[in-house]
Amino acid sequence: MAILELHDVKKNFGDKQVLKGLTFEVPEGSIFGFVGENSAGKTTTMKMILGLETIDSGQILIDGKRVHYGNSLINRMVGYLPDVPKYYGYMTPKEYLTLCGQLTGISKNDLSDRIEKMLKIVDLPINKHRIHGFSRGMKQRLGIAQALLNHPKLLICDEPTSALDPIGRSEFLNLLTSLKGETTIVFSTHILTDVERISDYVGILHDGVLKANDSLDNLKTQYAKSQIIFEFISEDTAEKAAQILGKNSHNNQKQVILNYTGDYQIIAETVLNTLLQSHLIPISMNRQKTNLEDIFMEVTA
Ligand SMILES: Nc1ncnc2c1ncn2[C@@H]1O[C@H](COP(=O)(O)OP(=O)(O)OP(=O)(O)O)[C@@H](O)[C@H]1O
Repeated sequence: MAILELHDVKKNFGDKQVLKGLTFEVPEGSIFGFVGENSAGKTTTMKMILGLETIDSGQILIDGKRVHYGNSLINRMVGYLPDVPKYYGYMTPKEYLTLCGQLTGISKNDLSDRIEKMLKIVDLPINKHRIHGFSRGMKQRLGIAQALLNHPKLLICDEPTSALDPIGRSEFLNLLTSLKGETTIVFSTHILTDVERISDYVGILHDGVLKANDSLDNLKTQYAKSQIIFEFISEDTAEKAAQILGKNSHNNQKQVILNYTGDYQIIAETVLNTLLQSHLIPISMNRQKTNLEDIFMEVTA
């Protein structure tokens, strides 16, 4: 079942049409990576999901309930982590989360247990250290604890790893992955390898619409490059193979790259038979892999 649905959502700022009819669904329990170039409209979309931005036309539903601008009832189902969360630095994490819990109406009895559980999940110690001494990674983890305090069905993270170094980023992505089962996650980013690493589904926003929206595996199959790379024992063998395969030149050194159209299985069998008949045995043969960056470039070209 979809926890989040957008139906033909449109948004203008003045004359500029930012979203031209955005439609997609996010299945419950999944991690959805939301990508698009600068100014594509990712933050605007997230703010509309959070009820912090008006929708010109179309509908957004969370758990089947329609989002309206400023509707705090729906907001309670959603946790939000901005790219650089702001804190009262003089507070300890426990004091800060207590304040957040009180503001959102969590009962005093439940709050203490919930805070301890959340700090454990995000791997922050319960001690007297104040937030102003925290690294960016620690602040981001505290942001997750805050966003999850109220048991949200949906967690929205806007470029959550952009300010983190590679180690902080890796730890943070592990944390997001570990939240599977706890909530559904929608996160935006420019770091496509992050999306590849943790997302179940990917949406690519371009020119005001979602140009691609599927599981990463399906996108890779759909946008797979039709290329096979053969490697031979010597340059000489590679040169001979290139000639037999009807290619005038081979790739530098010992590789031959074959572009093909049609079914991989049939092409691969034919080419291998041709090479075998000439006693040209490749030492490796690889179907060219497609990564999210290739897909992104093709979709947004
Ligand atoms: N309140 C606003 N008033 C006018 N224009 C706005 C407003 N908010 C956003 N925009 C414009 O809408 C477009 C989309 O902005 P948005 O911040 O949603 O993009 P984004 O995909 O999140 O970009 P980035 O990756 O750079 O953060 C941009 O051209 C931006 O200037």
